[in-house]
Amino acid sequence: MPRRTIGLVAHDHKKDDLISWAVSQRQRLQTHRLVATGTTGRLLEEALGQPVHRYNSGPLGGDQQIGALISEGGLDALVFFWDPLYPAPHDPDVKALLRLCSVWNVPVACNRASADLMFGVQSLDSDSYQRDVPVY
Ligand SMILES: O=C(CO)COP(=O)(O)O
Repeated sequence: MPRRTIGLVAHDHKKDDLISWAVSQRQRLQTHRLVATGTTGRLLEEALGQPVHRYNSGPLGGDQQIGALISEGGLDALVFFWDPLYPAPHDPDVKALLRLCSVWNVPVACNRASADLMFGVQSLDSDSYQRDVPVY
């Protein structure tokens, strides 16, 4: 199995979602090198028992550090559960990171359904494809 570098990032209200998704995919993630923003990385490391390279916390420049990694060709995929309901103080950095994913054709999953598709847990071609619809 090739070892890829996977970025994992979540905003505060989305951290539980990301951690529970990552734990459900522990075996898949185990074969890859994981990088994350500060708080997300600490929580992931605790939950997965796997080393996670931690950049700064998002508001302190972590998104930009992951963006720099992308521009150097060092990131294979990003799972970024950003928060559509609460604005972040560092919104420009969030937008810049998502922009660089588009510029450099890095696959980015912004929720559990897209992360499942990215990692082959689900396929749109499969009769069994389903996604949860959240209730707000
Ligand atoms: O704010 C973030 C991404 O924009 C995430 O940062 P933390 O993982 O440090 O909470």
